[in-house]
Amino acid sequence: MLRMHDVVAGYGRGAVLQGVDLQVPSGRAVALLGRNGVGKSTLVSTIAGLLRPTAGEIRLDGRDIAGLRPDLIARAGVGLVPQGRRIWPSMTVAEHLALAAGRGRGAGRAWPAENVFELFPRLAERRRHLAAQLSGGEQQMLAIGRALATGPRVVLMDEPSEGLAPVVVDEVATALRALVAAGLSLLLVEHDVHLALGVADEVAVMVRGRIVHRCPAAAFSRDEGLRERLLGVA
Ligand SMILES: Nc1ncnc2c1ncn2[C@@H]1O[C@H](COP(=O)(O)OP(=O)(O)OP(=O)(O)O)[C@@H](O)[C@H]1O
Repeated sequence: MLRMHDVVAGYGRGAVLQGVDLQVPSGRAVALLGRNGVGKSTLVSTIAGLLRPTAGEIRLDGRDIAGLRPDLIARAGVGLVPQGRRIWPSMTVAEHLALAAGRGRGAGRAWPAENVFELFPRLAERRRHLAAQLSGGEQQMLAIGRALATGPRVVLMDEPSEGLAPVVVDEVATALRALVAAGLSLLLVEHDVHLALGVADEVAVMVRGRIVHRCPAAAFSRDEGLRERLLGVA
């Protein structure tokens, strides 16, 4: 279980996260939704250790990870699929996975390259290709595979559908559902509400740096008025 309590964080003056309470139960997927600029990516960066919280607690299975170095947070079992993928263009697919695995295993299940290739057969065909030669969808699959290779218990994904064709979004969604079914926990930041609701068990909605609403994904799917009020999309 990933549990945040009263977390405050930001950039220099002025906090973006204004006291965030959020839980991602083990083996569940939580979609973090909200309009542009409310602080979703800031929250992901704070959990992953790229930003230091100025107050509050972040615990993974009871262990306080708030403010640790990013590599130690990864080793504690937090995988990150960052916004924009951040893959390394001049490294091959296989090299990405080997490097991530070699950085020290996280506390979760191991994901050898062969398992990543089972999840994403298109990556298997391209294992010797440079990342720069991959399509956007393949790069996203690689970013997910790289996070898995670190052996996470929980994976944070920031906008995995960004810039992808609908058919590729469906492929990614299928893979994410398989990961959750295999016991992984997922925090999914996503503008594509259809994708988010198709993957997540629960929804958390952020408004101006706070979680203002939590509910089962199915309830959020049914409630058009709520989606319109909180996200501006029906
Ligand atoms: N590196 C940064 N330095 C200073 N301010 C930042 C930085 N990154 C984000 N911000 C500000 O923090 C606030 C929250 O941004 P954040 O990217 O977390 O929102 P978001 O909900 O992820 O938005 P989006 O959905 O557009 O990605 C915004 O006002 C943004 O301008």
